[in-house]
Amino acid sequence: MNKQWVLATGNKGKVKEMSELLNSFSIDVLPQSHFDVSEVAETGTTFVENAIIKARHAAKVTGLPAIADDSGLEVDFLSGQPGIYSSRFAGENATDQDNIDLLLSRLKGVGEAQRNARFQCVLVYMRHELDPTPIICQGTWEGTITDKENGENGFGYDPIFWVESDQCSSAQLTKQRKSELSHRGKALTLLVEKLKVQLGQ
Ligand SMILES: O=P(O)(O)OP(=O)(O)OP(=O)(O)OC[C@H]1O[C@@H](n2cnc3c(O)ncnc32)[C@H](O)[C@@H]1O
Ligand SMILES: [Mg+2]
Repeated sequence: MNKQWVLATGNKGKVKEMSELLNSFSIDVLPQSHFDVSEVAETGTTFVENAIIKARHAAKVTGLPAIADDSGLEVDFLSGQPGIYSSRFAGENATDQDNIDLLLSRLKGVGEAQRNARFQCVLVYMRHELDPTPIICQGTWEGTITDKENGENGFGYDPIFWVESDQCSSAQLTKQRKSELSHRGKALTLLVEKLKVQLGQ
């Protein structure tokens, strides 16, 4: 049987974006739902802390190595909000749509030149729950916030994140193109390189 790792996220969009690259190792990287890992409170004040909290929790529950993603959207006009609170911007049980609606309302009337934003992604790999040297990789993606939603792909804030290079929203990119450009794609490429070294591949 192949070795198993746990992907410490409850977000199906992240699982889709991360599975392919991670499964290029001879290891089965399975989402935490496969092991009945519950959600854990994200009590950190940085993406790094929250990613460690999630990876540690999943490693503890499963006894397996774990990879976690903590990510979010920083909007300059809002002094970096929603940041680490991106998934709960409109409240603890907010849907992606609730968060988009709130963000658009906060930016109502704000001109294009002031709508700069970036996605941040921190990935953490822990060999076990007490791993004192987790691997930490980061990626960012610059864009602007539109005033209307466009596209059906992706998740979260993708329909309102304008990608200048491709003249479309992030939700109008294919999965492959989003991975080439995105915060998560960049962090994942770095992580895979480091894991290859660690695994001697
Ligand atoms: O904590 P887990 O279980 O991984 O799932 P989550 O959705 O709660 O994930 P985060 O706590 O890291 O919150 C990140 C939020 O930032 C947003 N986000 C992150 N990456 C994104 C992307 O590629 N496209 C659109 N929105 C994204 C989206 O709203 C996410 O819910
Ligand atoms: Mg979360």
